[in-house]
Amino acid sequence: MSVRRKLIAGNWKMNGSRAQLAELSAIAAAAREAAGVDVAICPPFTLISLAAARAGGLAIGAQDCHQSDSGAHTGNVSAPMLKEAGARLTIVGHSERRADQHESDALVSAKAQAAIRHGLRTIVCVGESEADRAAGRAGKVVSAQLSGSLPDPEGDGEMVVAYEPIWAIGTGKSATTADVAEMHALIRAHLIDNFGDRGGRIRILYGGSVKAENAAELFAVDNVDGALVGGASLTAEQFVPIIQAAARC
Ligand SMILES: O=C(CO)COP(=O)(O)O
Repeated sequence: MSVRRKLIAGNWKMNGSRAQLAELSAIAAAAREAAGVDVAICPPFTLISLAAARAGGLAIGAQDCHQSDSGAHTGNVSAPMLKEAGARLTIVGHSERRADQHESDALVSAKAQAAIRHGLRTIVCVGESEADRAAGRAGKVVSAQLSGSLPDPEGDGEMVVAYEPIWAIGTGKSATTADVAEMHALIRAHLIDNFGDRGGRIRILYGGSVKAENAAELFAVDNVDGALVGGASLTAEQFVPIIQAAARC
């Protein structure tokens, strides 16, 4: 039994609507039953306060935050704004933002630092592309992302790392347990080297085509402390069995 509680976080990406918030009550009920598991849902910004109002103990989070608290940054949302809306966590550095918004490691680190400073649980994402893996440089790429993207974890908010191989996201092609074990061990070693004992307590999530069918085998892998779930977090029917699999670990 790991010293680290499992964390199951749903990333709705640019999906969801007011109507879809109806899914939250069954997800929250499953979260209350899963005593040893932390459960969160990260809907789009527009739904955060509505989701928080009906979360029933479920943690609601964002998918990004700006590195500044306020200012002339049209279209952006800051960590204090997220908190005021009812968010308790945020994702930063998702590969879709690194690609679509050209986010660098340094920017991701600054965003993570801002979120942690404001007491948000902060999930920092890393992961290699298919070409990186084919060329045998997956470990190198992820190590460089960790070195560049992780902030000083001191602060009121908890830092969490999510390993999401880009080729496994939304493809139905999850990484093998052997690949996950190897990469999570590498990430753990990096965390201990950089943050000492504290690095042993930082949770490492796996993300990329996690579903009811593969959740239990992924959660049994050393240093897999939960999951960041995309498509399968959109409905209670698909998300609840993942929460239940984590509770059985
Ligand atoms: O990107 C992801 C979560 O952040 C994973 O998405 P899928 O679970 O849809 O593959």
